[in-house]
Amino acid sequence: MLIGVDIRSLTLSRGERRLFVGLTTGLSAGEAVALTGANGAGKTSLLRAVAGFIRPDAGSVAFRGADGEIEAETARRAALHLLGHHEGLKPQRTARQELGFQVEWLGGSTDALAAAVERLKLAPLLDLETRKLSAGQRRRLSLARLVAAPRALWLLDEPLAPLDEAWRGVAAELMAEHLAGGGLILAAVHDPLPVSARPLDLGATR
Ligand SMILES: Nc1ncnc2c1ncn2[C@@H]1O[C@H](COP(=O)(O)OP(=O)(O)OP(=O)(O)O)[C@@H](O)[C@H]1O
Repeated sequence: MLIGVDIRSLTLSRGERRLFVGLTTGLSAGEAVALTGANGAGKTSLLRAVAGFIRPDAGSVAFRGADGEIEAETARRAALHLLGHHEGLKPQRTARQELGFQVEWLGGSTDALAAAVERLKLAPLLDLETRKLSAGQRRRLSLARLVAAPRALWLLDEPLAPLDEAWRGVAAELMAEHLAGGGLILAAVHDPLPVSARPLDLGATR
């Protein structure tokens, strides 16, 4: 069980551009951190570095379990969800196929999948190809994966952006429940997170 993430002296570049230098921070079970900063400050890049998709120039990301450090590859494979702008949905698959595939791949149960479909009210959308879903519907499909295959660390990139007010309320409930159960949330945001969160400002556009 993942109980902490430690970001130590992290320096990150994209292309020729240095995004930040020597960033040290962390988060623990039950805690949310809200990453803020101007467009291009590096919020998405930091989430992707924690998820292991971008190699930092220097520094490290370490994952803590109750019995000590968890190997990064193991933690990334089994203990985190990354919910990003593009949702990672295959356009020609139906919502049912996509959700079923993802939940099986992530190791979720059939019961948890049914509960997630109910919670996100996805039943009327299940036979539509994901390319035909609206942005908010696509985000609900992605949120269902978080419910159906529970993982401790949620890396969320502007999680509320495409959602209307009612669905923002549901997303807020999901986040609050996740934190109450010992989950961790690192979220890139332009608007405030709907749960209590420690702010981390990556700064202005450079
Ligand atoms: N694949 C890439 N190759 C080169 N540069 C990239 C790549 N992806 C992102 N960048 C650059 O890295 C910088 C940081 O981008 P990033 O998406 O992390 O910012 P952000 O803080 O999430 O911005 P926003 O608020 O607009 O979502 C930007 O200048 C962007 O152009």
